[in-house]
Amino acid sequence: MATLSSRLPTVANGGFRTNRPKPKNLQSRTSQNFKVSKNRCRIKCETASTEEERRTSRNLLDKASNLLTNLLSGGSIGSMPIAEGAVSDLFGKPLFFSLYDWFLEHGSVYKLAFGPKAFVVVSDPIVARYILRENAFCYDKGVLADILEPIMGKGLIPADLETWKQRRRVVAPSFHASYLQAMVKMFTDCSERTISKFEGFLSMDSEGSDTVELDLEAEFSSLALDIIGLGVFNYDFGSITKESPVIKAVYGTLFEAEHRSTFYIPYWKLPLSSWIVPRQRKFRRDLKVINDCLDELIRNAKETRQETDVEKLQQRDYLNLKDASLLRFLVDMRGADVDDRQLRDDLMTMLIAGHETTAAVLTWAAFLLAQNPAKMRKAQAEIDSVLGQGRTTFECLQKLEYVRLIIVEALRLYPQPPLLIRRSLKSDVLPGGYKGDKDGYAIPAGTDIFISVFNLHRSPYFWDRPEEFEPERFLMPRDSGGIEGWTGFDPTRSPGAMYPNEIISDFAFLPFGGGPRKCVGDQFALMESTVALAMLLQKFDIELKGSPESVELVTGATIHTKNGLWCKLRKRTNNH
Ligand code: HEM
Repeated sequence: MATLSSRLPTVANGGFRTNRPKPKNLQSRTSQNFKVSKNRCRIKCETASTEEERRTSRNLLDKASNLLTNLLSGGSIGSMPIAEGAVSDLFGKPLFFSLYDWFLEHGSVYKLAFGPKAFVVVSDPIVARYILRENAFCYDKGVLADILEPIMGKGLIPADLETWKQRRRVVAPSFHASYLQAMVKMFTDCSERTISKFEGFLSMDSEGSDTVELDLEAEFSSLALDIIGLGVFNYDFGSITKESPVIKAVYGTLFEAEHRSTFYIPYWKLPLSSWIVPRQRKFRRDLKVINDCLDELIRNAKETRQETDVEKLQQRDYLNLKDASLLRFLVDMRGADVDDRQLRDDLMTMLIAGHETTAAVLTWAAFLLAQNPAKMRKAQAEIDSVLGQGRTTFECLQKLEYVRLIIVEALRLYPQPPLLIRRSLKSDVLPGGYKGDKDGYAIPAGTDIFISVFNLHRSPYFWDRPEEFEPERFLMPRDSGGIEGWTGFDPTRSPGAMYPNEIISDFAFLPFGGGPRKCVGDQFALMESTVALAMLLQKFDIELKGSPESVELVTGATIHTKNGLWCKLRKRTNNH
């Protein structure tokens, strides 16, 4: 029998499979699952070999937890497989690793018994598409909204559907082409500031090269904070070079958001906790510092408001505006009518959503490149030919195709966030998905769902060599049956085609989510990361300080390192 790999046409160089097996192929596909990819065998075997161990070590806590879960969720959800033994397996490694093992073991839709709660874990593109796009308004952000509401209020991410519908209509038009053009100039200025800082620390090593050793993750975090501050409310944190009470408060708040997202008991909702518990008190103080700062910025923006309509606003000469921020646009568009509280929530949401995600994608791109020097040189050759020693511009981003695809491939391997969280507002029936369970799975109202983007992006059923770093998988001749609809980067003609996205991959690749609640800052983020990476590689080679294995992963809202990404940057001498 032909293996799945040989039956499906794939794009050149081990890329994304464009023709998926249809549900009617279920029988043959299921029987082939085990040999779908030799690469996967290692993981599959690991799962199989630990299976016995896991069974015997399953402890009372797990049994009690599973019993409780099943009771509370009204017995098993139809015929949905259940990942048992969850509680003990979850200790000691990031959640999404366990979810991946269970995906291989139980299939692409399964129920996770997790303490007194049950979660449905989805790793299937059809089911993901259904939840995110086709029936999007039957789901809200569930646990995520519980965690983020005290920080972001009714900002776009945690917002209930009614608020979201109004605010998305207002916020989305602010990411227009002239704004993005001005942002590229700002990304370049901020990246230059970072590069100059690195150059200031250079010293000669024993091989006679100019090098500097630093934690790139921390540096990317500062860079992303400066960029998001300027882009969203024209406030220069200057965190690359200094510390301030506002920066400390922002980091404190981000840290708390992160902590809450790894905690499944909403401790912050306990009565009086924000007055008694020290970390809660600190959080309240930090939030006040940021809110005061935002209120001041909003007040200033309102005082200098110019009344204009949206189209006129979008045609302004953003490149020469002193303040081209989203806040400026939002206030000018709505002026005095805009509710301060809502505006503050929106700004806070974008500050948090746009900071850590971008810092994380740059961190993992650097990590992957440091282990693949040939790919780093390929990117540098592109940068040298496009930029020479010059600065990045909006126009040249189009030509930095390989650098962009490095970012995209880093987002495939390390999606930020690795899980999308939803809760069903009504009872629903999830479609059968590619696995082809004809009737699908009925779920009751209030079901919590994790869409595992990590599993989708590393699925052996949809990617060749899913674990390998291959930006080339997206680089296919446009006329040779590559990804349908992928026309390369042309922001004026087709803004959505800046990167291979969820539409082109039919929800197997979700770097920025999908459906109505897709990331509103996707273009901003991709351009920002491309500029920052291009400018770093223009000047430096990246080497890891230790072995790749010594870089431990941890997750909160995003995937990051446990102790920083310590690298040696070597000044390039061959970049003519
Ligand atoms: C590499 C960087 C980024 C990644 C990977 C990323 C990823 C995502 C994803 C996956 C979602 C969907 C969440 C869900 O469906 O639950 C999302 C939503 C969102 N993102 Fe991003 N994001 C990035 C950068 C940004 C930036 C720079 C901004 C703002 C300037 C931003 C603002 C938002 C907002 C406001 C939402 C909520 C949209 C809504 O519900 O309508 N993101 N992001």
